[in-house]
Amino acid sequence: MSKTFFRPKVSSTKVTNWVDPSFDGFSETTSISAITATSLSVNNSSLRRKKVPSTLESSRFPASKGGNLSSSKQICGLENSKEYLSENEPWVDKYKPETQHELAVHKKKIEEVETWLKAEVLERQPKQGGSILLITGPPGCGKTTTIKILAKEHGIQVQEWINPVLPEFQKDDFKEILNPESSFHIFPYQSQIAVFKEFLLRATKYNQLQMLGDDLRTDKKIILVEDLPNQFYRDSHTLHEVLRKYVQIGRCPLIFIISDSLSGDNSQRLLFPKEIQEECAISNISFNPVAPTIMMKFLNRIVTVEANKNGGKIVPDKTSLEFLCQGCSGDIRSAINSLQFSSSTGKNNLRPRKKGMSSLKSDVVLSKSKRRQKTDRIFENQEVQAIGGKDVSLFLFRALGKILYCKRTPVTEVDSPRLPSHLSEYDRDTLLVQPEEVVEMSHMPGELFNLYLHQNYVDFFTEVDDLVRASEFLSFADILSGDWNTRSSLREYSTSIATRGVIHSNKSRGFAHCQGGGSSFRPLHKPQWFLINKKYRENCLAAKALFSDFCLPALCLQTQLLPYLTLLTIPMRNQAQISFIQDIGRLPLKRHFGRLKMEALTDRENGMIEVDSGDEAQLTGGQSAEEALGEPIQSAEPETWSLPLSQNSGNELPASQPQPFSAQGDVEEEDMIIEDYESDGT
Ligand SMILES: Nc1ncnc2c1ncn2[C@@H]1O[C@H](COP(=O)(O)OP(=O)(O)OP(=O)(O)O)[C@@H](O)[C@H]1O
Repeated sequence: MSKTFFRPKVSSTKVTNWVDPSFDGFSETTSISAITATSLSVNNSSLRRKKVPSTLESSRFPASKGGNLSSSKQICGLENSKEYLSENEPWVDKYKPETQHELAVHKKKIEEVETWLKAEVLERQPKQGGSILLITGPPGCGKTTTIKILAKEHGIQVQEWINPVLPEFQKDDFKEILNPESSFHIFPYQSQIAVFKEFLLRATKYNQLQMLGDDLRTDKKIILVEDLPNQFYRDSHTLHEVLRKYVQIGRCPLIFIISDSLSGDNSQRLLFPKEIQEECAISNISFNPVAPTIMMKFLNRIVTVEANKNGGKIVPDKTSLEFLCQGCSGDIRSAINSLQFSSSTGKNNLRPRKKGMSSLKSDVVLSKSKRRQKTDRIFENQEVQAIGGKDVSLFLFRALGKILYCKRTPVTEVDSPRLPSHLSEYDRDTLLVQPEEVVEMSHMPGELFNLYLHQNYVDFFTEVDDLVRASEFLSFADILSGDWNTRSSLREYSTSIATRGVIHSNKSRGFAHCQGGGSSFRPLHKPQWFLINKKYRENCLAAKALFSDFCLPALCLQTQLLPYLTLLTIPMRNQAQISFIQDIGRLPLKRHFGRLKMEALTDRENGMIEVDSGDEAQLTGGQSAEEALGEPIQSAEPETWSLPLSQNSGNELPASQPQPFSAQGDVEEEDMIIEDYESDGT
């Protein structure tokens, strides 16, 4: 691709071409140079993309005052540039779908979106408020394309928000603003959020400008927001306010498209938490990555067309395409780009190479017998795509499933000899996955992954002896990551021991042939460790603050002194002490005490650590130095302490944490009475 291709596409001449020229005679000479970047935010980006040729044309051949010669040159240049473009046009644009049948998206998803559009746009009641749809899914799975195509098919206008590039504030601007003689007293800058709000207001009130190729016979329209102002990521409450207001005053449906991220920043949860979704009745449609079979179909189509066109030019073979489909994580945009790139280099270099191997060697490996190829596929995760291979990522839900269901493939004597008979109890079929890679692909710290494993492994065992062995492995893993001195170097071993330990202990899943019966779906849950650890830390601080007179470390207070005081029914000084001692100073034998409602882990969630809760510090060994040494911390006055979590109503827990069943209720039922008495001031 030449440099011209990447030239900035926003030019004044180009802007004039977006709009249907009302005065044809003036169109060549008139240039709207005053159109600001802000006004670019209200337009149709697909049209903008379509107009790339005109950008190039106009930048190469500036409009002259209409001589014949120059205009014929212009036409000639136009054709050249068209040819140039069709050759170099990105294939994602060249082969972009035009109808819903050409979409590489599952039919059900298309139907879901279509049903929503019908209900909220086409059959919309006049006084219906602003309805909101949130579309989520991995990048490049066709979310935007689906909306645009369906909108086109149903004659719905799409008014799209694009983050404006606001002009920079210059030093001299202050002088202008502060100058009393200046007629321009209004502060000329607006925050992105203000511009966004204004856009929403205008877009919902007025029809859009007619662009070239637009059919404005319809007054049905949607507002599409894919690119939210950055400020909302820092302050999501502002967005929530905007949403609340929009639901009341909006006159047309508003669609947000948010791409899933596997790197841990969960924008969807931050920007559209469940409470807001419920409050504003936001519908949510979640797209899946493009399935390899569907992807393969579309890539094949492109390859066939390109091969016919270029007759003889090297095109990737079937195996290379399969690798490409595997390596692009369901991102059709990335797959098509990789295909184009590999074809343009003239080499068939889509094939993967093994980590640490030359691609030559990997080709040799791949060309071996069919059986060998099958085994290679088993370890597909170890391979790296030569071109365009994305980081293969797994959602936590799937990563845990891979460990807990631990699929295997039968091993024959030829592949690997069986263990001798005295070791036969350790004999297993070959695993389909490498546990360490699964953890790596989940983009989670090993310790956090271990926590999720610990929470969920029990349901996958059928023999209690196996369970005992698995829990021993988890304990070993815990010890390895427990000591801050050696943690960093032993972290990876800890994950290996936990994952492989759980897998190996489970004899009922040790062979490919005996996995069928136990592989029915089991829900997965989030670890309760965070809640329990949080409660423990709060209890430590509260104990130290409430019973500072005893000058004992928190552990000693909670495990020795307070249970002792409870038994003695010693009179306490104040209500806080009484409540605290009631809560932690005894182990009630009530049936449901302390059982926590478990929160299900959904298939699109990342393992999140509550940043402000200090869980991260705790997870990484986070006892403070004072706590570790058993020094009492006099960090707060008893009065300023709120009661520990177990004594609060469960409502104050973050939504992502399990909620305790009414522990308080149990406390109230308890027949123990601790007397209160007036302090004599000591
Ligand atoms: N059959 C197809 N189905 C869907 N998209 C296709 C197809 N063929 C080519 N494409 C191209 O793939 C790209 C898909 O990108 P799209 O913007 O729709 O994805 P997205 O899910 O919205 O991702 P992102 O959130 O990263 O923008 C588009 O450029 C589209 O033209």
